[in-house]
Amino acid sequence: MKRKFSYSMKEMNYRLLMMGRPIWKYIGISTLASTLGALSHMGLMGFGALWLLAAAGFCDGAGIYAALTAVCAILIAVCRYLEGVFSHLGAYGILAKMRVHLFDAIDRIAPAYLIGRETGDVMNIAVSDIETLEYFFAHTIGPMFTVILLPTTTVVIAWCVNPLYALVLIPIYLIISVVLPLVALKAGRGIGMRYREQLGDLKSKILESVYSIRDIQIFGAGQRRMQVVEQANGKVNQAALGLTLHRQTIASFPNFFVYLARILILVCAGVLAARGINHPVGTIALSFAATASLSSTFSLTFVVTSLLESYAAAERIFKIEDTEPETKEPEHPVSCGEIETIEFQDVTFAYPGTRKNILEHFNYVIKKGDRVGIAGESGAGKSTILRLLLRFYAPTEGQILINGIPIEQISFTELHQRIAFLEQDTYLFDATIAENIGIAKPEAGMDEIRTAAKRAGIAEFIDTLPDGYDTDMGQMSARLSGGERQRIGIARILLRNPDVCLMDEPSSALDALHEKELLHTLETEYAGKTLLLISHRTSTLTGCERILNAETFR
Ligand SMILES: Nc1ncnc2c1ncn2[C@@H]1O[C@H](COP(=O)(O)OP(=O)(O)OP(=O)(O)O)[C@@H](O)[C@H]1O
Repeated sequence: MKRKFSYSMKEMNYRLLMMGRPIWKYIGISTLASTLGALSHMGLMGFGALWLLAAAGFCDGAGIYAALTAVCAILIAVCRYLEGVFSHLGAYGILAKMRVHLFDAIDRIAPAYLIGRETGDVMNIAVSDIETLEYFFAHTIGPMFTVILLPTTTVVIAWCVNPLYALVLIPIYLIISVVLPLVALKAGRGIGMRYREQLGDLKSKILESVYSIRDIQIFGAGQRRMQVVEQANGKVNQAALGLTLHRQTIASFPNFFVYLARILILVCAGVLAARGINHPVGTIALSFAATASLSSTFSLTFVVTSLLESYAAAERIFKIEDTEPETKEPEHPVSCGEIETIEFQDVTFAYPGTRKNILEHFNYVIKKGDRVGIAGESGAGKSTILRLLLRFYAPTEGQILINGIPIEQISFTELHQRIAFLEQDTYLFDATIAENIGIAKPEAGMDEIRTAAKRAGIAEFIDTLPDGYDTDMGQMSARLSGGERQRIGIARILLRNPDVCLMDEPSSALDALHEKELLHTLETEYAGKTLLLISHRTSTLTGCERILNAETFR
């Protein structure tokens, strides 16, 4: 089946080059060094041959040719060094920018984009695919120029020796430097893409296995998991084999033409000699120079195979960057002020790409201070209500009003300032406990953080740790109980002090005692505030004066 690509090669080249604008000067210097280095390589071979011929008495100027050969040798070393330094300086600089750019893009389209996607694959795009682009910026542009300059120079020299040589070399250069690379790129794009995709899949399977190692061990699923990883591994190997076969095929063709060129030069020399036209010196020098230029041009095939992976990586990155967010920041945001009312007005909603309505003409009003428990069967749409309120998605029909203002007119910043969200499990960053709580309010001082921790009932636990609030969560995170993590989440909310708090199964990881403590904290520390709480447990919903049953969603 013919593979469809989202971007043409022209579009990708243009876009990558435009992205590389800040490093054009580095690319320029490295390209200059690369071209000069390749020319010097040609010069070394050509002048070297002339030096030998002069030393053997076939021509004059042995001293000059020796000096030129030495200059070329020095230039090769200097140019290679400069090319390597500047191309990598530029490439690593632009990769760093691209990482930030991609994170911005993910931030813009998340969380809707991330719901239902394999985190491992997104991580792989953000880390590994971006690294693959290093090849495009560091090793592509220089060889492209070499491919234009070297054949032109060789053809000019050949023409000066005798036009017949030039006429023989031109088609060979066209085949090696234009036709073969283009055919190889076109034929290999699918192979490169398949390899990147399979590699991404394998990496995310490995990552997933590491994350879920506890469940794998508990359920004795190690063997099955190994099979899944092995299967993914097999697919990567198959894709890699395709890439290798493609690389070897396109590497052998130019080889053939390089030898053909050398033979044709000898044939031309023979034909010319038969007609009494002899250029022994020119012919030998040309033969050496042409071999050098052809081998530089020949390296283009390796550039092409590596480019296949770069294009595949770029396509995966561009797709993320070009994904339209489900909801957008309003152009002219309206401030809603403290949240007094939330109103679902005739709301109908189906997830993008699906036909099942999760909500159908749903009407509901929540007032300041209401404590609403959301109950109902699994999959009925309880979490969906919260996602709509957080504007992860927009209603398909109808609208959600906050203080009478359509929710899409309120900026994300204000919305997230006024509505907080606590999920089943609280994610802890690789930072200190203080920083983990302080994420809710970056300007908060230590006193505020301590107070929030105290109100959330986690202060005593923190005080038992040798490093207290400076304890690094990177090492500690897994050792914290579900209840302790949840309390850090609550401390974040209390620190932020939002008007409305949304909680999705906050007690699912807690035992009866800790659930009671959580409810007590909410009652005393979050009194008078609006609360929407999803739970399957009736005990968790006891403090809610209103119960919204998911059966009423449709
Ligand atoms: N991103 C999505 N794309 C498509 N369908 C989705 C998406 N997220 C959820 N769904 C589907 O929407 C329905 C409602 O999901 P939701 O998570 O709101 O249910 P829930 O009542 O909170 O379930 P639970 O109690 O099990 O958490 C389910 O059938 C679910 O499979």
